[in-house]
Amino acid sequence: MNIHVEARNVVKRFGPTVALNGAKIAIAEGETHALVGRNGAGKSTLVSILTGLQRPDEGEVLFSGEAAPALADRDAWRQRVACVYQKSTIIPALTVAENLFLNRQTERPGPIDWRALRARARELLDTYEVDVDAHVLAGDLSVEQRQLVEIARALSFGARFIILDEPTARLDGPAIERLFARMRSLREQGVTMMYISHHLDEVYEICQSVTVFRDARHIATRPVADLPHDELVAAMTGEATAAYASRSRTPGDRVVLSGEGLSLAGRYTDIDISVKSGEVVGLAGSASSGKVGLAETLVGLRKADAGTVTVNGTQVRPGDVPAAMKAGLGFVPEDRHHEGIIPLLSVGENATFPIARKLGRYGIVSPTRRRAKAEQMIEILDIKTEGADQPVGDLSGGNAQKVVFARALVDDPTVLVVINPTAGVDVKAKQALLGAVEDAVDRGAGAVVVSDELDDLRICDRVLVMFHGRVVKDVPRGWTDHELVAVMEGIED
Ligand SMILES: Nc1ncnc2c1ncn2[C@@H]1O[C@H](COP(=O)(O)OP(=O)(O)OP(=O)(O)O)[C@@H](O)[C@H]1O
Repeated sequence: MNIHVEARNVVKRFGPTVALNGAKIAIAEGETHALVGRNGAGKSTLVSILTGLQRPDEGEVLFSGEAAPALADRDAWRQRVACVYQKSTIIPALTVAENLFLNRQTERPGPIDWRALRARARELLDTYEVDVDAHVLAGDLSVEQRQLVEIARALSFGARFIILDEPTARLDGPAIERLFARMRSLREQGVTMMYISHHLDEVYEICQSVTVFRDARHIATRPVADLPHDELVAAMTGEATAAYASRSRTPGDRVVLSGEGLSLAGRYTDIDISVKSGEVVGLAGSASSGKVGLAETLVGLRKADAGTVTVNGTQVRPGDVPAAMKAGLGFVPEDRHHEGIIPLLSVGENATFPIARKLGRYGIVSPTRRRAKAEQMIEILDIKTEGADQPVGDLSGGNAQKVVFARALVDDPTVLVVINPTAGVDVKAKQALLGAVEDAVDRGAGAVVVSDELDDLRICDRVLVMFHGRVVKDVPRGWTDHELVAVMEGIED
């Protein structure tokens, strides 16, 4: 068995944090190898080292037995390895063709020949069977199309090793299946892949081997067939972890959130929704169902063309997030990079943002009280950080998501709207976050959970399934995966 990619005894420190502590990985040629571990275990740090973006403090990286290129030699790195990140590296304001040939627009020095560039882009997309128009702006692509363009771009540099870092976090079920079909075909062509995901079922479906990191160290590497699910979770967490048991409850009578007659062109039509105190309502459906657009309207991130939203008895001005928050709303947006956290501000500042007004008299925030509240949230949600003063930008992806969650919960909201709340979050942390939603609901809040994950929807008292912008079914608790997926895909009458 030839080892295609290897990292040996890697140490990487960030100030007082040891992100990798003698970690290692060895990936055989042509295999799809999973890297799993809890949030903050060091996975992304290893990716940055394997792609030549960061230099390890100690240890070495080898490609097919040869030492990795110098950090400055970007072209040499690009020929060896490429990474499809959860967050796009594609530039939205450029066309697909421009993105594909960024920094290599011409083969010879001189002005750019745009026609030739577009022709080369079309050829490249055809070669890798990517059904995307080279002329369109990359910003107009779906997440799925964007990933395909990134994979094509990676292969076009000659890389035979691709890292996929949580690629399914923002894809719906059918898109995930299409990605897997493509990964299988790349594997048949001999491409080696490293696959990072918090969805362990995907690891079993698409990977042949798995490496587990815990607390910056290598814990195990095994063929997936030899490592049962519970042992894998135990290797990640260091202990046996039972599946999450959702709680039963009886919703109250008071409606805390309602949307009436809501329509938004191209998104959803004529929606009525009402959530009671002590109730969790799920919103499910494929990417084109309109569920995220509807939730964004409920929290004020979008304005509906028609209809009203009432939060805790107050009819909220459309598209006014602060007004909705003032009325008692807490929310977790779909994209934490856009509407969520401010990376340069500290964990404490981000987490306590909604109560900044309330914490101090006359609008002045008392740092002591803010810190106390932040520390409480760090504790409850088990956020892995050096402390409340650390910038959120330094946290691992899953821990940053927990900060967004903290911000949603910190002001004891009467209404909680969470969109894909557990995206990028590890198995155990997922349980903590779902538990935090149930705690808020037990205290009398009403919640809306919008998710592509059936596990998130299991805490719901009922799930509204949307299809092409309409609610097609109100499914009470007790559904099976198969039943819910059938309604979501519109194959149930
Ligand atoms: N630039 C940085 N500055 C300070 N600390 C950092 C930096 N980058 C990473 N870290 C720390 O290194 C540790 C490992 O983070 P890393 O992002 O590699 O984890 P991960 O396994 O990818 O987690 P996740 O599953 O949440 O994405 C974390 O404690 C993180 O806070």
